[in-house]
Amino acid sequence: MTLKLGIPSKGRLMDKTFDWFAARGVAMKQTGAEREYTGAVEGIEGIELVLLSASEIPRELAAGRIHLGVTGSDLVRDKLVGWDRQLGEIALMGFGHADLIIAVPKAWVDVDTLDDLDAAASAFRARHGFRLRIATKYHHLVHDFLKMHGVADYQLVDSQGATEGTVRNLTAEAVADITSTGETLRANHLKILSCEPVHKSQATLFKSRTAPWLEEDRMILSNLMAKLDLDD
Ligand SMILES: Nc1ncnc2c1ncn2[C@@H]1O[C@H](COP(=O)(O)OP(=O)(O)OP(=O)(O)O)[C@@H](O)[C@H]1O
Ligand SMILES: O=P(O)(O)OC[C@H]1O[C@H](OP(=O)(O)OP(=O)(O)O)[C@H](O)[C@@H]1O
Repeated sequence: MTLKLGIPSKGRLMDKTFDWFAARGVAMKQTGAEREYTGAVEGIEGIELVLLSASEIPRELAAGRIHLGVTGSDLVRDKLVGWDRQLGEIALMGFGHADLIIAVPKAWVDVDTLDDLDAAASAFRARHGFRLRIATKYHHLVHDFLKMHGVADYQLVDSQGATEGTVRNLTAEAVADITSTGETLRANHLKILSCEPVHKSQATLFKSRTAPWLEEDRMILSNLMAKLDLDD
């Protein structure tokens, strides 16, 4: 077994990844107990399944420790600066859709656009003596997006979960987070700024450009691509 394929070990992307491959004639199964992170691929020779956290797959691909990997396009773009030099996109998989957005309290009736946010941020700093706080785990994507749109007087504060709660808990004034149904934002009295999303994410099959692609690995990849009806 030589070609290593990293797939999410749990969470919302795992089952749909198994279904996506199965629908294309590549059956994957978790071997061992439910919490044992081992897996096998049937229907094609030479592939080793590596079950990993979705958020660690970008790093493993960039380090060349896995040849292929499935994860959210948001995680790759945020965790790898210059991601497309290190990874190639093989297929958008059509699930795991979510938008990375910026949201502010619904009660901020004068703040609807990025320009409004910029004005509110300057006013906030003048009034409070510190910069308006935006809670997020997507530091690179949000920083680049706000820079591109000329929003300056803010600071990012790290939130690795329950991000929408930071406003109520008074540890941030705004949030930048992933949303799909919008329920969590509504429940926390937040509204999305009316601008394009920072990123529209979906589960994606990536290829590492840095992994050791031996002749044998390339053969296995071509067999897999033929089976999946994809180009590499
Ligand atoms: N509410 C949502 N609806 C759809 N997709 C989402 C939602 N929240 C996050 N995602 C997507 O799911 C992916 C992350 O999956 P998940 O939340 O299962 O992993 P994780 O939190 O990184 O897992 P782990 O705890 O193993 O690191 C991201 O690409 C993200 O865009
Ligand atoms: O638009 P919605 O359908 O309401 O989904 C959005 C929520 O889903 C994700 O959180 P997750 O469930 O991964 O939990 P977390 O807060 O621990 O990250 C995301 O961070 C939002 O909080």
